Amino acid sequence: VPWLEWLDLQGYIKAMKRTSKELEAVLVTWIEEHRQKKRDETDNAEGEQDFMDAMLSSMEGVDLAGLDTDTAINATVLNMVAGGMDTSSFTMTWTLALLLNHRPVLDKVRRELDLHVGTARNVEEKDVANLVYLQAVVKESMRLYPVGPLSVPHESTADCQVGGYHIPAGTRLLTNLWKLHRDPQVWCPDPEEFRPERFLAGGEAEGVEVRGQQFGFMPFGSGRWMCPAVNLAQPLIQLILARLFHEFELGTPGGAPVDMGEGLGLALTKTVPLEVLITPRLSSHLYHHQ
Ligand code: HEM
Repeated sequence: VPWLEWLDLQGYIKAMKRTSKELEAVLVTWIEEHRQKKRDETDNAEGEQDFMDAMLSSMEGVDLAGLDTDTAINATVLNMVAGGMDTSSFTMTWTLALLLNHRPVLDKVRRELDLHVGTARNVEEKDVANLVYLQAVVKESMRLYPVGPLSVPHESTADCQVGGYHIPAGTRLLTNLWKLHRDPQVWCPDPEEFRPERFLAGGEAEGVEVRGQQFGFMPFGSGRWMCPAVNLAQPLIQLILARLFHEFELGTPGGAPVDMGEGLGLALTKTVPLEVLITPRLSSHLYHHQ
């Protein structure tokens, strides 16, 4: 009941304000810690630089037309954390869940890892380019479980026709990525099936990339407003998963299949949390990462 909104009967507005205050407190602490570190480092050698350090340096002396610099830095950092955390972790969770339910695919991922990396060292960033099967697995997982199933709202800038409908300029549009990714006209013959091979040479989706060039597959959106972090997220997720599959045997409690129920919301969550049993599969000295 919109005109009763101000009463906040369900307490949502109050909860949002509380969360916002808590977040701000964390961000203010971060920025202070980084400033302090910078002051300490002036005499010593420069330590490792992170995103906030880069923001602080690039904002130095910049005039933001009256906007407070700290507010701008905090908002940008918050945007990165909010945009990057659930998206990446949910994608990895869905991929892991899929592989636990598709053991032959997991075995094939392992064989590729053992072939290109062996078992005497850890996977490194440079290895990922050789892991074409794993790359296909991650794509196939993002096809079936795009973490932003409805992308984010966009507004049409001009009148247009979509699927026979007239869309006037200024219409708010949601693109149903989840449905596009399972469209039987595009993903023929088995749109619902988890089959990474379709992205490999000779498969029907050979050469289909995540950059939104083919409108049947756009887990990161498409066009100039697509996810700005696609170049970071894709290789990072591949590397983390490669390490996980390479270094650990994976199982589920009692060997039960993973429940693949999907929650409703802006981000595609699992309705039942994923429980995984892990045991090391390499020799013990390979687990002392820096
Ligand atoms: C699997 C990982 C990820 C997926 C699937 C994903 C997907 C998306 C999608 C679908 C959008 C909306 C694009 C549109 O407007 O059409 C988006 C926007 C965005 N993403 Fe990602 N993302 C991922 C990881 C990340 C990471 C790691 C970061 C940051 C480090 C990030 C930062 C952002 C930001 C800031 C926006 C909003 C851009 C704007 O101002 O319009 N994303 N992402």
